[in-house]
Amino acid sequence: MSYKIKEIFYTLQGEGAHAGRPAVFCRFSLCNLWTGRERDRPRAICQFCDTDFVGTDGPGGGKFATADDLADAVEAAWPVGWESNRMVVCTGGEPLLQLDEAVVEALHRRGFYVAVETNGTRLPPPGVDWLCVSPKVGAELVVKRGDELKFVYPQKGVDPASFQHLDFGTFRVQPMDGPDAVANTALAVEYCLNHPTWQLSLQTHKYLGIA
Ligand SMILES: C[S@@+](CC[C@H](N)C(=O)[O-])C[C@H]1O[C@@H](n2cnc3c(N)ncnc32)[C@H](O)[C@@H]1O
Ligand SMILES: Nc1nc2[nH]cc(C(=O)O)c2c(=O)[nH]1
Ligand code: SF4
Ligand SMILES: [Mg+2]
Repeated sequence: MSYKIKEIFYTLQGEGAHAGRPAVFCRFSLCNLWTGRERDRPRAICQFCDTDFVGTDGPGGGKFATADDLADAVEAAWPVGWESNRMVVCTGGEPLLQLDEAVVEALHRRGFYVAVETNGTRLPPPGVDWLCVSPKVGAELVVKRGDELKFVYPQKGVDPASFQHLDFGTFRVQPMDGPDAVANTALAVEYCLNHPTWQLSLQTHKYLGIA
């Protein structure tokens, strides 16, 4: 088995509690809620995805035979000479279809704080340092604890408050990007003002025009 990676790139974490922090993004190919093909989007469980995660052809992408090979590629994207504050965000696609304990350990050996962005339908391997779960309406949520719950808002028929009882350190709503992004942002602001246990997560990289 090899790890299929769409792209590896260095940027600022744009979203959530770590927004603004430099990080290497490791985008895993494949998702269990959408094939990634536009013609399949209307039939997908998750129809609002803003990401191309198909294949292994992005910058720094490829098939990595071992956990150490993948961790070496992540390390190579971190600026030379900076040993501290290393952070990697494992995302996708759905990273938990492929991310295993061997990769987490290989990243730790290279000094990385390992963050994961997941749809919450697969349990994470041990050792993940920051788990951000973004539940999708129509997909069973199996991950009921973590560091951050980030709900893309609005999603039909589901009040974010229905997740409030779960064991997460922080709860955020993130406006759904797409044709209704402006209206969705206003709705998300209103939601936070009316439910003060919720914070706003903006996709700041999109405002900044960075990756
Ligand atoms: C592309 S997903 C990859 C990780 C994982 N599959 C997931 O859904 O959490 C990364 C983050 O982007 C969010 N996202 C995807 N499409 C979005 C959109 N149209 N507007 C706002 N956030 C979006 C997801 O909910 C998730 O928090
Ligand atoms: N800058 C930046 N921050 C991000 N946070 C989560 C992202 C993702 O696609 O998972 C993402 C992304 O694609 N770019
Ligand atoms: S679960 Fe994540 S990667 Fe998969 S289609 Fe939805 S937003 Fe995109
Ligand atoms: Mg993204």
